[in-house]
Amino acid sequence: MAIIEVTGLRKSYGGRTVLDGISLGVEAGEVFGILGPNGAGKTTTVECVEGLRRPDAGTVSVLGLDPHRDTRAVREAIGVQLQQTQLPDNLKVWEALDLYASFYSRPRDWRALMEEWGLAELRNARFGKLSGGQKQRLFIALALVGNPQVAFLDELTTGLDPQARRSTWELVKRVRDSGVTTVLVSHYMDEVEELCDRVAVIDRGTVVALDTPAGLVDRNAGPQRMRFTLPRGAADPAAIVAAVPGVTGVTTEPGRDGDRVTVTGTGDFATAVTGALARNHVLVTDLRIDQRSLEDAFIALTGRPLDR
Ligand SMILES: Nc1ncnc2c1ncn2[C@@H]1O[C@H](COP(=O)(O)OP(=O)(O)OP(=O)(O)O)[C@@H](O)[C@H]1O
Repeated sequence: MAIIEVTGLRKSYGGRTVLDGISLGVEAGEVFGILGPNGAGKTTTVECVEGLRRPDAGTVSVLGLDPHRDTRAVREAIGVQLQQTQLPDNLKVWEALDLYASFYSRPRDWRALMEEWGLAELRNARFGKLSGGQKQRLFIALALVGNPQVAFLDELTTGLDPQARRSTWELVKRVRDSGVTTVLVSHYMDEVEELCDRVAVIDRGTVVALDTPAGLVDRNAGPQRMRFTLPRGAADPAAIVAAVPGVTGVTTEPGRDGDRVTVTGTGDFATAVTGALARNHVLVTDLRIDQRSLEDAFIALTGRPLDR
């Protein structure tokens, strides 16, 4: 069931188009990623869904509600991660939870939430004294304190060190496992690959692809490749390799230590090629399978790397 439906969202600022017809749907229970470079329109999209910005055109439905008409009901049903600057440094952890719980009509017991998210020993710590990872833990707890059906997490791990990023990923998995649908805005490929069930790739205000991370790689990152070297004097196995199901191309060119063979294909062709070579007693060296990544898919979709 789609929990969020966005159709033809448009938004301009001062004549500059920022959202150019965004459409996407988020299914109940999934972690839905919104991936794109800085300025692509990710936050604007999410804030239109949250009811914080009004689109110039298009429709948004959250649990069947219109975030602008049914503002109160939508606010009750969603949890939004705050940005760093939105909490005063001298606020204590328990005070923040107590305050945010008071915004909702059916909040969760924030004391239980504090235990659950490992914040109990920090209850009297002031926000400004928390580490980056602890702040993110508090932000996630605050996003959940209203007992939402959907949580929005925007650039959750930006600025965290690698270890804190990984611990934060575990927290996102816990949110998902608790049954809360999660919309995760990110410009990190590895994060999206690790956490998201499906991803909308946004570039210059449009959705250029929407798929599972594996599907994005499969359909956009170009053919899979395996390469190996034949010992000098060995017969060319091109005919054997070309007959393997899934193989789409075989090229052979001379290399320093013998002929270099490159095989392209789809699915599990590499295992089948290895098996066919072994059955035909063809010995090869230097066998490599090129891993295609979400980065390759992103470049193919947008014409440039994510960090440019
Ligand atoms: N209130 C505003 N007034 C004018 N321009 C805006 C406003 N809000 C956003 N923009 C512009 O719209 C574009 C998209 O911004 P948005 O924050 O949605 O991008 P983003 O993909 O979330 O990027 P980032 O990762 O940098 O947050 C940017 O060029 C931004 O400068």
